[in-house]
Amino acid sequence: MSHAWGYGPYNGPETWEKGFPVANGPRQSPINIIPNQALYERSLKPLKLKYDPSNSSSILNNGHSFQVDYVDDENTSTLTAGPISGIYRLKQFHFHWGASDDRGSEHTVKGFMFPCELHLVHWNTKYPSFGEAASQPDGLAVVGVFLKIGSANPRLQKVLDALNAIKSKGKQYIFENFDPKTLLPVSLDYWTYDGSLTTPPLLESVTWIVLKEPICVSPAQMAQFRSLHFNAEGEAPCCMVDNYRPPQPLKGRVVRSSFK
Ligand SMILES: NS(=O)(=O)c1c(F)c(F)c(S(=O)(=O)CCO)c(N[C@H](c2ccccc2)[C@@H](O)c2ccccc2)c1F
Ligand SMILES: [Zn+2]
Repeated sequence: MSHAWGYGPYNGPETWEKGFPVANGPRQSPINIIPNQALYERSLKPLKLKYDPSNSSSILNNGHSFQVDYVDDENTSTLTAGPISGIYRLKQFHFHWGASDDRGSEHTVKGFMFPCELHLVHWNTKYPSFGEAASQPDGLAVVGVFLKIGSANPRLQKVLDALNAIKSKGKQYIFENFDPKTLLPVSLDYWTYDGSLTTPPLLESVTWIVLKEPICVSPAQMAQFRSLHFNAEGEAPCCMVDNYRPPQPLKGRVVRSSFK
């Protein structure tokens, strides 16, 4: 069976279990975060994010989202401390968003859905490669940042201005000297839990680190996300929207918080 998974009525999240049985596994993502049920842990360290803008290489429409890829041959763009041990390297970041401002994020907070969510994907350098790490229970660490509707975000605009060049699936464009740190909120307070990729192959290899403080995005900027297409050039145009998986069962997992 071709793994042409997607977010439509015939290939969306409810169908993924056919090709990827782990979809019903014990540590699936995303989840609904209930702040007053999270366990504050004094031992959780502050996140240490050290990014080198010269590691950014390109921006790609992969038919599910768009991603900004980073050169990850050295420990120059890394995530350390926080809930993890060792050094994790930044591989790429991407977003999830809705067709309207009332939906789009993957994680929810007390059932509230944000219009967009940023994911920065890092892999554990104790493994020889990203691909190897992706299949290990402690292989990946993804930092999630919520976007809420507000004033236009000038730091986000540099990413959005590149979208005109990658409208269709498979289109890629040079995207250099971008510092993802500029997309982070002031506070790095976070919730953390053991989860999975939120797209096939849904591997249960992700330590999720979801920041409490959202960043801003304007309605006009949200429209720029929605100008992308799921389809390749020449195919019937299909706006890239609602590319999010809904929250999955907690199955006994505990969400910990780095803040009171
Ligand atoms: N929300 S999430 O963080 O789980 C997630 C996504 F939701 C997501 F849409 C992507 S994606 O690459 O944009 C399209 C699907 O591959 C990736 N991309 C993965 C990837 C990350 C880095 C480098 C290549 C690919 C994902 O495609 C992946 C991870 C591990 C093994 C195979 C594929 C991803 F990790
Ligand atoms: Zn994601």
